[in-house]
This record gives sequence, C-alpha cells and structure tokens, in this order.
Amino acid sequence: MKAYYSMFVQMKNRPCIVIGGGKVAERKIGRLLQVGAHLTVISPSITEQIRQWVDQQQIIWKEREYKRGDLEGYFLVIIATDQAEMNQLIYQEVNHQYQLVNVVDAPDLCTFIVPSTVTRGYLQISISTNGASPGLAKKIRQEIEDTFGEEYETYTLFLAEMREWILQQNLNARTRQYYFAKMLEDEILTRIKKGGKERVMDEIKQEIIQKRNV
Ligand SMILES: C[C@@]1(CC(=O)O)C2=NC(=C\c3[nH]c(c(CCC(=O)O)c3CC(=O)O)Cc3[nH]c(c(CC(=O)O)c3CCC(=O)O)/C=C3\N/C(=C\2)[C@@H](CCC(=O)O)[C@]3(C)CC(=O)O)/[C@H]1CCC(=O)O
Ligand SMILES: NC(=O)c1ccc[n+]([C@@H]2O[C@H](COP(=O)([O-])OP(=O)(O)OC[C@H]3O[C@@H](n4cnc5c(N)ncnc54)[C@H](O)[C@@H]3O)[C@@H](O)[C@H]2O)c1
Repeated sequence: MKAYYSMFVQMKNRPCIVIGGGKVAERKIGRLLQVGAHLTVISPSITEQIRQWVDQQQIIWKEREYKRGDLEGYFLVIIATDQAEMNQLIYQEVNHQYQLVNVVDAPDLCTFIVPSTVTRGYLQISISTNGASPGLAKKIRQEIEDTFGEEYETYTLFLAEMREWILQQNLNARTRQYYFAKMLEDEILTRIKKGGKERVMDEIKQEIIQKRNV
C-alpha cells in the first residue's frame, strides 16, 4: 500500500507556479496564499476568484498557454490543466533535483499531495487518505470542524502565550509540567469561553506568582 510522509513546509515567499486556472487550481492557490507563498499562474482563462487575486496583486497571471521553460526557478509546481496529455507533457519538464510537483489528475506522478485541512489559530489538523478517497478526507474535515470549533482559535493563542510566559518564569521542571498539563484541562477552555482569554491568563499567572512566593 502506498503511503506519503506528512510534513509542514514553510512556504513564506517561496516561488510557486500553477499551470491552469480552473476550480482545482483555485483551491490550491487559495491555500498557498494563506501561507504567504509567491504565486504565478499560467492559463488562458481563470476563475472569478483567481481574477480577484490578480486584481488585488496577490498573484501574477500570465494569460496564455503553457510553454517550455515556464517551470524554471520555481520551488513548487502545480500542474492543473484539464488536458491529461498536456499535464503529462508539462510534468516531463520538472527538475526533480529542486522542485516539488503536484499533478492534479495523476496521483502517481505527485511528489506531494495536498491534504484536507482544518485551521483554528495555531492548531492545524490535516487529513489524507493517501489519494484513496479525497471525498472522504473532505467529509472527515467537516466532522473535525464541528468538534474543534472557533473557540480553539483563542485557546491556541492562549496556550502559546501562557507557554512562553511560563518558560520565562524560572520554575522547576515539575511545576512547569504541572501548569502545562493544567492548561490542557477542559475546564480551562470553558473558563476562557465564559470570561475571556485575558482574564484566565491573569488568574493563572497570579496563581503561579503567589505559589512561587510561599
Ligand atoms: C483534500 C483535497 C485538498 C485540496 O485539493 O485542497 C484534495 N482533493 C479535494 C477534493 C476532491 N477531489 C476530488 C473530489 C471529487 C470526489 C472524488 O473523486 O473523491 C473532491 C471532493 C469535492 O470536490 O467535493 C477529485 C479528485 N481528486 C484527485 C483526483 C485525481 C485522481 O484521483 O486520479 C480526483 C478525480 C478527478 C476526476 O474525477 O477525474 C486527486 C487528489 N486530490 C487530493 C486532495 C489529493 C489526495 C488527498 C487525499 O489524501 O485523499 C490528490 C491525490 C492530489 C492533490 O490534489 O493533491 C480536496 C478537499 C478539500 C476540502 O474541501 O477539504
Ligand atoms: N486533485 C484534485 O483535487 C482534483 C479534483 C477534481 C478534479 N481534478 C482534475 O483536475 C483537472 C482540472 O479540473 P478543473 O475543475 O480545475 O478544470 P477546469 O476546466 O475548471 O480548468 C482547467 C484550466 O486549465 C486551463 N488550461 C487548459 N489548457 C491549458 C494549457 N495548455 N496551459 C495552461 N492552462 C491550460 C484552462 O484555461 C482552465 O483554466 C480535471 O481534469 C480533473 O481530472 C483534480
């Protein structure tokens, strides 16, 4: 059974190219924009949404068909035309020494595939079926979105800020571990929902400071 290695890649300012400007290209571009990638799209036609990104100067659009040499210099390549043969031809020009490639209609050619993702603040949950059923990945994504609601945005911010603060407090390892564990108790999320993040942060900080001083 084939299996892919999962990893989270830093894409900020990385040059990426997408060949084709249809619905599938739009979905891939949207996710890459969210993580700060630099995008160029080559396609004679583009969707309404892609046109908006072009108008807002969020991406570069070359309004034409693919031609030889277009892939040169890009870290990440997405081949997303609706012409299977054309996609295969473009694929031949990938330089595997430095380029990662996704061919949207040919999973076996992909050096990476894109998972379905739930993002809540710092929390990112990615779901893949290794290409077996993208529809299932999407369905599970929707179920996870219901379980981990928008409150996790605030909660992960809270956890990150508290963790940093605790690490600066010169506590012994046991006390530190105690508070890291405490912040993961369900009760904390409930308190944040009720009283707000700042208030719960203040309360826990006070508790730690007071205990340290006895
Ligand atoms: C997760 C998601 C991420 C994204 O694209 O952002 C994604 N596909 C999504 C949706 C989706 N894709 C398809 C349908 C129709 C139902 C169905 O066919 O099941 C739906 C559902 C819908 O659109 O509602 C059709 C389809 N997909 C691929 C092929 C080609 C083939 O299999 O040969 C065909 C057949 C085309 C045809 O009919 O010919 C291939 C791939 N699609 C992948 C990712 C990779 C494997 C992911 C995994 O590990 O499972 C992989 C291998 C390559 C890649 O694209 O990276 C995104 C959900 C986002 C979300 O909403 O959460
Ligand atoms: N991986 C996935 O998630 C997934 C999901 C659904 C479908 N697909 C596959 O993806 C393919 C694309 O689907 P779509 O819905 O985006 O199609 P689409 O028809 O909406 O878009 C195709 C785009 O490719 C462009 N194009 C065609 N020939 C080109 C060329 N020579 N150079 C540059 N651009 C060219 C067109 O102008 C158009 O913008 C389909 O053939 C399908 O097999 C993949």
